[in-house]
Amino acid sequence: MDNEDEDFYRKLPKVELHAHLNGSVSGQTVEKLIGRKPQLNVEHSMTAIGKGQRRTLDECFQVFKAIHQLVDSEEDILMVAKDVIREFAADGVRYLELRSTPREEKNTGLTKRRYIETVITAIQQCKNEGVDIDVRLLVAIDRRNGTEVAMETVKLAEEFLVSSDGLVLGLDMSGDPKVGHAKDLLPALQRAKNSGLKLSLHLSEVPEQLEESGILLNLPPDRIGHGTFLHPEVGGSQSLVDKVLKNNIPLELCLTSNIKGKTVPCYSKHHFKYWYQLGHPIVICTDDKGVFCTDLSQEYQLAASTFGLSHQAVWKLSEKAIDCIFASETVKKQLKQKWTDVASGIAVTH
Ligand SMILES: CC(C)=CCNc1ncnc2c1ncn2[C@@H]1O[C@H](COP(=O)(O)O)[C@@H](O)[C@H]1O
Repeated sequence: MDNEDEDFYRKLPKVELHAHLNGSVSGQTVEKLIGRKPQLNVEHSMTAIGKGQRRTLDECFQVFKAIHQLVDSEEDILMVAKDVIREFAADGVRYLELRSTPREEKNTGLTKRRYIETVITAIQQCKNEGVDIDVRLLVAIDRRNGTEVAMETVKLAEEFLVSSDGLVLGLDMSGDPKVGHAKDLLPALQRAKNSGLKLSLHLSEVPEQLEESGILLNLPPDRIGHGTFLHPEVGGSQSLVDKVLKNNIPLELCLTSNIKGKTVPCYSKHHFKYWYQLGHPIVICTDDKGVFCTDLSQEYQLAASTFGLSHQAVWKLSEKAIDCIFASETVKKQLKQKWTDVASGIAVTH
């Protein structure tokens, strides 16, 4: 990327809708965490997948185990969440929906409720410090943990939906796609939907999920994470695609994550192309910017260089992402105004 190009992508106002908190921890923050817990013997190579490296999904999920060991107290979560928010802001992200799985840690006394409260405190502190970014939270269900935990998580999320002054907006379903079946989580997801929580579901991240995706799309979710294997060209089906189109469900697309996790063979084969050509709502996201050593500016630039998008087309893409956020119409309006204000300062006509 030349300097001028880099400047454009950095200044481009961006919306990030698919960022797992503990996957977004940067190298610098990991350094601080390792300093706090040297006895764990965690090394940098265990928390990130560097340039040119690729791992299987199983290996990728091992990385989260190492990070979770490092982040196990309120103090850690507060630091991690504030660092992640500041880094996204420095990358030009103006609206961020973070997602995170509430964890209980017996040895530090951390509870799931305190976990969520601490992330909310981090969001509020960043706001009070004037960090230029609007941050919201999606409470995540790890599919590994089954029916009961999912229901418990939904109940907790419902409480925060009411009490967090609009900061908690919805629910994410994520975790190793090869573990568990989303059928078991349906009652919890249905309940979440009925109580007004927005749903972003990881769907068809691996090829073997045709049946599961069909069931989940009947809910329907408000957004789809990845959706890598939905379309017929990669073993999905037209009926899955039709469900997505009929309900106009936006897709959160994470290019580098899919390449490094080996679910997509190379950037040019990324399903971005399929959905972009259909004119369907898609949002470029990072997934786990720390683990995959990327940022949102870089992801936009990669999509543009791979698929031949002009600056004007990139601008349109980032602006259209505003329509996919879970916050209110008023917030959307404010963001659109922000985009208009920034447009006059950078070389783009639209
Ligand atoms: C391994 C790989 C290729 C990752 C990219 N795709 C992903 N697919 C499903 N769940 C994920 C992914 N990345 C992160 N997560 C979820 O986010 C968690 C980490 O963030 P947190 O603790 O919820 O704050 C992981 O334990 C996992 O449950």
